[in-house]
Amino acid sequence: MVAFEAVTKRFGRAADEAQFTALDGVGLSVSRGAITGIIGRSGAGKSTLIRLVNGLEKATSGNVLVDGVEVGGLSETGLRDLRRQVGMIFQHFNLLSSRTAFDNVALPLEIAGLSREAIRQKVAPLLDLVGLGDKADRYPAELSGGQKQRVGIARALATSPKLLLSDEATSALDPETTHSILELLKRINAELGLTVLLITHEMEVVKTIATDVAVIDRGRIVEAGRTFDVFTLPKHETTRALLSSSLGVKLPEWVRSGLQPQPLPGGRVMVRLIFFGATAFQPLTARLVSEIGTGVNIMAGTIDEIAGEPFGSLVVSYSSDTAVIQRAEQFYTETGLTREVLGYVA
Ligand SMILES: Nc1ncnc2c1ncn2[C@@H]1O[C@H](COP(=O)(O)OP(=O)(O)OP(=O)(O)O)[C@@H](O)[C@H]1O
Repeated sequence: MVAFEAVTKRFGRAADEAQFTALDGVGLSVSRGAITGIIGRSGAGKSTLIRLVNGLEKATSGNVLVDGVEVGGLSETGLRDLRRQVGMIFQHFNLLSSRTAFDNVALPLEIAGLSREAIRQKVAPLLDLVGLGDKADRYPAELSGGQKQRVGIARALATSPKLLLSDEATSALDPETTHSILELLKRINAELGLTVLLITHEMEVVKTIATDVAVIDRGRIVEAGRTFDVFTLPKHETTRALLSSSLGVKLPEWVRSGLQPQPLPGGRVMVRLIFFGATAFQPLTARLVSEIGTGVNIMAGTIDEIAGEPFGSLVVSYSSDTAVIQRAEQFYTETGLTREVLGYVA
């Protein structure tokens, strides 16, 4: 649906030494019908990336394709057509305060030249869809943050787009409202078959709704794939750092700071056990303890859900004695339990 091919974006004049590279050779493909999350820290290049999709920014080099059409090569008319097919929602909603909820949703249809009657027929069901059928005549100032975002979503859907871009759409909302907006986006994706591309700095958002994820760091995509795969076995340091606070696998600082890359004589190994699929429902921890003996310490743990799939993570430590490690490894092989050695401690 959307493809980024070796996309680089620099700000500033080419001759200028102070030119800044916001995106550096980005390659990424967004599948039709998926909810894809792009996550990264502040300044990583997320907004720039998403703004290239509807032509608000132009790539310095490389191609951005929407449904096979190169956005950078579009004329003004072409861009106007594209923006009808690509809806967008924003962190601060961007509603017109002088217009009611109804008239905000109607705006893109007025611009497209629809009759008042055609607009009414389109807007009323959209307000129902987002749960605001009874708030049509309210002004933004009379609506809560969550309700304003619902108006924003209805407005983005007014032109029946095939792609919805979400720019930190829940970042200004409390956790409960965030959850209800994410549920709404999930429903729209399922019922309307709309492809969703969202950018966020919140792992929780990606974890809740994104089927696919790309992690961006200093203008580069450092990791991408199915959310479940990337989050259960993150490969890149940035992904791990972003995940550590979200998935409850953050090690206490006194443990983390003492971790060594090699075993220490008479010391212990620190291992993260990952439970998913068949292993999520088996009493494997008890079996591990009986395999290795009572010297197993539980350091941190969580049971969670990623993109609708159960996922558990347990950080344990036990003796780094060769015989003990061999017994543990054999146990992991037999049970199919995924484990990751975090390091060694004294
Ligand atoms: N018009 C511009 N001119 C110069 N530099 C820019 C411009 N727009 C963005 N940048 C720079 O590009 C980098 C990426 O910005 P971008 O807004 O894409 O990041 P982001 O990941 O969305 O961050 P945030 O979450 O804080 O919005 C930043 O260092 C920013 O200062």
